[in-house]
Amino acid sequence: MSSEKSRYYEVCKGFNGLDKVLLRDPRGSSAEVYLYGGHVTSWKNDHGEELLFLSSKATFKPPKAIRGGIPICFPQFSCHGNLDQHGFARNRFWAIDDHPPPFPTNNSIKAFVDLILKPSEEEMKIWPHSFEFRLRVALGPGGDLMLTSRIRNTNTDGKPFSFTFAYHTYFSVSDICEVRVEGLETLDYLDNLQKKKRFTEQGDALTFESEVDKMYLSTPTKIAIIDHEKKRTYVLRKDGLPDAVVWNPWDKKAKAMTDFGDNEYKHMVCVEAAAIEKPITLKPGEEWKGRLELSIVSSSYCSGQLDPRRVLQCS
Ligand SMILES: O=P(O)(O)OC[C@H]1O[C@@H](O)[C@H](O)[C@@H](O)[C@@H]1O
Repeated sequence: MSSEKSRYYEVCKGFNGLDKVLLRDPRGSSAEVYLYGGHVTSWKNDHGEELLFLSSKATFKPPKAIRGGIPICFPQFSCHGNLDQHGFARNRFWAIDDHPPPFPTNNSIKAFVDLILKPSEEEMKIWPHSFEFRLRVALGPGGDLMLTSRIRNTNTDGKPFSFTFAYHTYFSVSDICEVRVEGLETLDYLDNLQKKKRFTEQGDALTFESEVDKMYLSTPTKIAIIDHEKKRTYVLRKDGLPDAVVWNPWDKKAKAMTDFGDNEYKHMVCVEAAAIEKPITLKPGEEWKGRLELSIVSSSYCSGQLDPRRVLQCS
């Protein structure tokens, strides 16, 4: 690694001796990525405030996925297939990719890491396809967190493969009852709590007063999560990821999860940029790209006074 690069990037030991990469942007923001799962576990702004939720009970013990941060769901989202829930990428060891294929250059991005996952014989038994999954995690100007996945079919038997995918992002919020999600209103969704029945979202914006597990279809490229109490708005921008899952387990499911605190559901919301309804199919040699960009805008909005267009139009 060049000394220039090492100013922004360091590999060190995390929980249970697992390797993690620390990214530091010269302007003060930072992120942590575990090689286990290719899993972003921390994203901090330039004031050192944590923006992602990570459970205090997360185990960091393979083969269990880390509870919180940004698990990668691949090659299967949830139980839409024969694999274990959310596929295997989130509980495999990824490697640092020192020579990734060219990436569009952006000179203002200093802190980034490239990871790669290739199937071992073990994965080939459960999902008989050869692939290269490259993940770039980068901190942009202004502290934005950017994840780019490039998945290539490297099958030599001429066979295509199909997959579903999600960046299962856990956002840290002050109080779930004070949170609104904007950008999904009036859209169709499949409700996981009602056997994936299709509904159309009503109302202005999504608020939370009980368990939510919905998969919104054909969503816009921009979604906002407004935390009134913190006066903070997360803006998600996505590309190649038409669907969006919104999940909060609420009290009963929280208690049933061994790696999640009983009351932690109050302080998180998952809004997951995804490709689920129409699986992605790649022929040998083809590559798919899915990109997520997370940024923060501070908002001085009070409940009831919010003009969603102002949030969604801010750049
Ligand atoms: O406990 P897991 O496997 O991490 O999944 C958590 C949740 O992930 C969400 O994406 C799903 O929509 C939920 O149905 C699921 O409960």
